Amino acid sequence: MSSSRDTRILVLNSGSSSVKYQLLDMSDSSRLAVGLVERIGEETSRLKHTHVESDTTREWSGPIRDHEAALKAVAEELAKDGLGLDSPELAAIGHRVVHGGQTFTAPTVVDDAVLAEIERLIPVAPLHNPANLTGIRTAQTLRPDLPQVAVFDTAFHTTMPESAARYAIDTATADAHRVRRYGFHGTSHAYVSRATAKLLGKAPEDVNVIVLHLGNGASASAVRGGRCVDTSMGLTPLEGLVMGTRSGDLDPAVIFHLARVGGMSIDEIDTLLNKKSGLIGLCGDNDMREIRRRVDEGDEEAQLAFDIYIHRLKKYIGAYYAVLGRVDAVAFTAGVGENASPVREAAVAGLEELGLAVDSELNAVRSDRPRLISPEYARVAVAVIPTDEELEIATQTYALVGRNTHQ
Ligand SMILES: Nc1ncnc2c1ncn2[C@@H]1O[C@H](COP(=O)(O)OP(=O)(O)O)[C@@H](O)[C@H]1O
Ligand SMILES: CC(=O)OP(=O)(O)O
Ligand SMILES: [Mg+2]
Repeated sequence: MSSSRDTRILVLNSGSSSVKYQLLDMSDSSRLAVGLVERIGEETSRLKHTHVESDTTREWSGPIRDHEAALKAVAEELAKDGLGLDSPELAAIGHRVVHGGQTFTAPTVVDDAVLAEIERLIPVAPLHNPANLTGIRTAQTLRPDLPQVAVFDTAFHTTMPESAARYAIDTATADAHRVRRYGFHGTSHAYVSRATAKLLGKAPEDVNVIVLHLGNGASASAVRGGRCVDTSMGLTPLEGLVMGTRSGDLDPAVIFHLARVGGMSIDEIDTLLNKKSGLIGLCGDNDMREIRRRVDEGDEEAQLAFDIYIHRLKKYIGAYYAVLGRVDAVAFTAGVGENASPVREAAVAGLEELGLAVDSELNAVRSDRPRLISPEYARVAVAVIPTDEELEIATQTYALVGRNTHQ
């Protein structure tokens, strides 16, 4: 493993209640340490840290108050392995930032103006941007001399045509409040669409891919020749697919109805749609493993939640098929997409006329490698592509700062 000077990048992926992190050596893109802090703000927060070279994992549980405390705990774990943030080999810290609006179309070195813009966008990413900001500010206090690079979920989607990005509402009102479709999970959609082309042995410019990023948050995208032409999330990460706790698409009049007839406040409806809807709202569970277990036991509530999830997914596959005209591959990724074979099978079932099919033996294989699950005869490839947002963030961060430090 190489350890030449300043080739290391620390990546922080701060979610609403978690921080995923990786320390990578970009001379060979190898991982030095990986970890996760979960349930931040609860009494039973959990930290899991792995030092790759020695293959040792430490786990710790107890209260971690907020994202600042979480990041400090991560810094301590890294220091125990001789990989502390004071290391001269660290070239930069790369941060996932969920909402970059229309301002940020590429990775950006953070300064005060960038921080102010990320803060201004909090109302359109209330679950995510505050955590991303705390991550950046804490990293700045730990290493004020290092470049902090923001890599935006929205950046990959800025190529969407206006016909896909605009809502059909009054243009002046939309422009005044910057109401348009931005899309999210872009780092994953970019990485997975490229990895799909690679699996097919083709250049990204030559393939059209439908990417289905199915994690706790979930989104679909239509990628033509390496550029995003449509995606299911909109102004905020609420639109589109059924998610763990978010409703995805609904008639906007549901909101007026709940306010006028149901007597709910806007904040209550916001919480309802973002945190108490989707799978958890439909059946009380947001983890697909638990839902499948219940379905296998004949639980009707879990079965209906699963069916609604699949129905929505199938509608987006059909919609993006029509948007793209020609589809070379459908790629499943993220926690559900990579692991839940029944979701993949059900989403593609009945789409043989579109050239889509899943081979049940290939679909049952468990692996952390990119793979095809469609039968040989199928016209459209169906693939499972493990996403790697952290590697993609590290690559983009290193490309930006490496240019300055390695001339
Ligand atoms: N073996 C599995 N089978 C089915 N679903 C799984 C499995 N492992 C993880 N998941 C699903 O993946 C989700 C988390 O996905 P992930 O991409 O890590 O989400 P996020 O980044 O939004 O936290 C879990 O909520 C769970 O539903
Ligand atoms: C944007 C978004 O939904 O992110 P996550 O899936 O990490 O919640
Ligand atoms: Mg995720």
